[in-house]
Amino acid sequence: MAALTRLSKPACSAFSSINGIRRCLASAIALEPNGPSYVPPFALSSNLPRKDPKDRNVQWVFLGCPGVGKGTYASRLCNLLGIPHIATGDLVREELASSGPLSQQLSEIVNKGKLVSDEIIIRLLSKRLEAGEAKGESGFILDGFPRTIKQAEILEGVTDIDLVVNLKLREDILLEKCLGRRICSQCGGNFNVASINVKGENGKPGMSMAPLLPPPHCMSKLITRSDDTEVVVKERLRIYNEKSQPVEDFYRSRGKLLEFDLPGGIPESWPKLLQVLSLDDYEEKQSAAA
Ligand SMILES: Nc1ncnc2c1ncn2[C@@H]1O[C@H](COP(=O)(O)OP(=O)(O)O)[C@@H](O)[C@H]1O
Repeated sequence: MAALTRLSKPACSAFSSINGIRRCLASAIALEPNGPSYVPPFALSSNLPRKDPKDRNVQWVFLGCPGVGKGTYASRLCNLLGIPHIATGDLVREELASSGPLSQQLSEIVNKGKLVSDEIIIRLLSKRLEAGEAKGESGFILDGFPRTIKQAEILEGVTDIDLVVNLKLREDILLEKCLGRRICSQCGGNFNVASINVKGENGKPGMSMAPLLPPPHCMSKLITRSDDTEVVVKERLRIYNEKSQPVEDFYRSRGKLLEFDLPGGIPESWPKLLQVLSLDDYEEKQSAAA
């Protein structure tokens, strides 16, 4: 078994660039001799300076339970800020669809609602960062990573994450939202057919969310993710509470966590999120410049 090694920050003081992060992530994995060829061996002695956050694009993380809308809000923010949205769930699904060597192993894990090993997920992320670097990408929002304390420690060792946004919703709504998720098999668009209408309870307010319906030409091409069944979603929620909730505490104790209780669907939540991120002005300026 490949073992993960903890990187020390001074050893990786190079991590202002995507390339630096990618190389250090790669080197965080002690590879077996026959490990995947795309993870290069890397000398940790690189000495590029760490960039001040104001001189580079943002490096943010989105946390939250399955179904909370991490992908939706992270991808909207990435469009607004002109940075890549890197979702490890998408990387896993791409690998699954590729019928490559990992595909069978991944499908068994994902379809049971379990987490892929830290080694595999870091290899996939490292490969994605390498491809982004070749295209000149800088900054990112990571969605679905880190999901374990080990992943968080490795990421913290190789780069400065500026902000971690923790999206929150009631668990009964999360289940409904996951079961309502649909993807257009042709254009890849994400939709949701669930119409949420829950009453307030125990002092918590009720909540309504309109479905996010596809345009008519996507309607007949909708598919459901194989891991969005009730049994698997419940297992994913259980695993989130066990393995990923400690990641919230990890960032909370470092003063990086921004808690965001979604007040409703996209029309209510998006403006509020921009406001708490002090980006409401930014969106107006962007639209005016367009
Ligand atoms: N950081 C990660 N660590 C381990 N497994 C991951 C990670 N990111 C994604 N996965 C795997 O991919 C699946 C789908 O991820 P994602 O699309 O983020 O789902 P979710 O809707 O549960 O947030 C997860 O259930 C898990 O098996």
